[in-house]
Amino acid sequence: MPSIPLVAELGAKSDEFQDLLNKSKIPATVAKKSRIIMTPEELFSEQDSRIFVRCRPIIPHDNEAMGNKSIVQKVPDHRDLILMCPKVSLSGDCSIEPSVVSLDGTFCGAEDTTERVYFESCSPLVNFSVDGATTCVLCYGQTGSGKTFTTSGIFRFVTEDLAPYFNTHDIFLTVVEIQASKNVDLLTGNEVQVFEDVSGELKLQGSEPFECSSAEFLHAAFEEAASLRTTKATDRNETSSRSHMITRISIVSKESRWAKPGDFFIVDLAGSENTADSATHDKTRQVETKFINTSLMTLKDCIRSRALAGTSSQHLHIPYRRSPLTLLLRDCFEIAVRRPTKTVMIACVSPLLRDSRHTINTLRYASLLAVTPPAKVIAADPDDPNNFSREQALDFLYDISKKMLTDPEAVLPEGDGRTLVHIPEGEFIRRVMDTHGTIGEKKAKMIYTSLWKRVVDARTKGRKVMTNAKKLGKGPRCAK
Ligand SMILES: Nc1ncnc2c1ncn2[C@@H]1O[C@H](COP(=O)(O)OP(=O)(O)OP(=O)(O)O)[C@@H](O)[C@H]1O
Repeated sequence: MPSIPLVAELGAKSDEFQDLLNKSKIPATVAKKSRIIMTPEELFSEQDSRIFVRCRPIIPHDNEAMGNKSIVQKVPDHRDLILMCPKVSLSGDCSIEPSVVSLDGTFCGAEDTTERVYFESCSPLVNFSVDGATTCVLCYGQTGSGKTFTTSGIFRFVTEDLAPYFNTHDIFLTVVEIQASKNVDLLTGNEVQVFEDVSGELKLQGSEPFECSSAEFLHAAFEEAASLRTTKATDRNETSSRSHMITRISIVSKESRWAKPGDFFIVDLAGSENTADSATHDKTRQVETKFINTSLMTLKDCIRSRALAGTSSQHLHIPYRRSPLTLLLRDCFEIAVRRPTKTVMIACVSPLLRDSRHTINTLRYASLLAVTPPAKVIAADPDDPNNFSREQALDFLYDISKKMLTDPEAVLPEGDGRTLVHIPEGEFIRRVMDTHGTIGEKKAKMIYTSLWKRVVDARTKGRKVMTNAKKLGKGPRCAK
């Protein structure tokens, strides 16, 4: 990644640089280095993560001449970005040096609409999620660079593509805002705690997934939630989002109701601001900025460790438990996951010369994802009660009760192993005692303990399998 002049130099020579930039052309030798765009089908055939850049057009709020050229350019129908980088020589001469930044796709200006961004970067993710994968679109970038504009547009196209599935699938929406002080479910207003339960399942306590009966309903619910998000004016954006917004669409097949749902995450990250941007903010705002930058740093650490873990034989810790943001997205960072994962990072950047530093930092951050190898899918453990079919779960109950539970369906009236594991202890004991007169509280508790022993054993075994997969640095390729 090229280095660029200091902020003071950029400011002092801004007119000279802009003049040079407006006159500059992409040299044929540089243009030749940019590779042809990939088709949506090619995107995820060999890699699970893809990285794109979207450079917004100049907008009136920028107070810039609308005809000014952008520092981010591309060769039409080519994927790599051409960065028109400002340079100052030791003798003080200014120049614009074009360089190629390797990416999976570049979108520039008003001509590259959100529809195009969606189609060329993340449209295949919808079908992956319908088939049970975890997919994620993350928008990262400087405040005012177009993250909210892009995520809300993408959400609209995802909803349209999901429309045919409302007959065959139950579709749920969860929208969580992660703020400095708390996490809030934007659909219910409840405070949300994010944690992993003893079985290793991710929990969003306080959050209520919202069942949506149609694409229109899904879109309206998202719009309503997004309108409640915390925004404040910053120097760079009148309505800057001062929180991360994680939208999860869970897609559950109606035919196999108890199969694990597919999840489509759309993440609008809070805008990164540097110290200069927030210098005029009050103390609360500075705390907020610190929180945002720290959580973005954790996200960066997770992305970096994930990339390194995939290419080295060393065991690397991926610190996703350090922040609710990364904990919620943990499947995207695990080197070995239980179901296929696909991630798209859209780095949003500004076209302005004065934002060159931010733009380079955003590109550096985003390019960490570019080396990510495919995650390895760990086959579901057949001994883990979480993975039992309904029949297996009923037989299991009968066995662990030493054949005392003659009517296991009374304890598990519907659902499979996963449902069984998630019956709270008090409820489990009540169901056993109410339906089996011969079983007292002590015995009912023993049955519950036996059930959980199997869950904990499976979890310990699962951890060992994951650690070995990471150590080996090889394993089965992602199926989808
Ligand atoms: N591709 C685009 N085309 C036209 N206008 C855009 C585009 N991208 C962003 N904008 C405009 O730029 C402004 C800032 O965009 P947006 O609020 O999406 O930025 P952001 O990155 O989410 O900022 P923050 O991090 O501060 O929330 C908005 O007025 C938005 O309409």
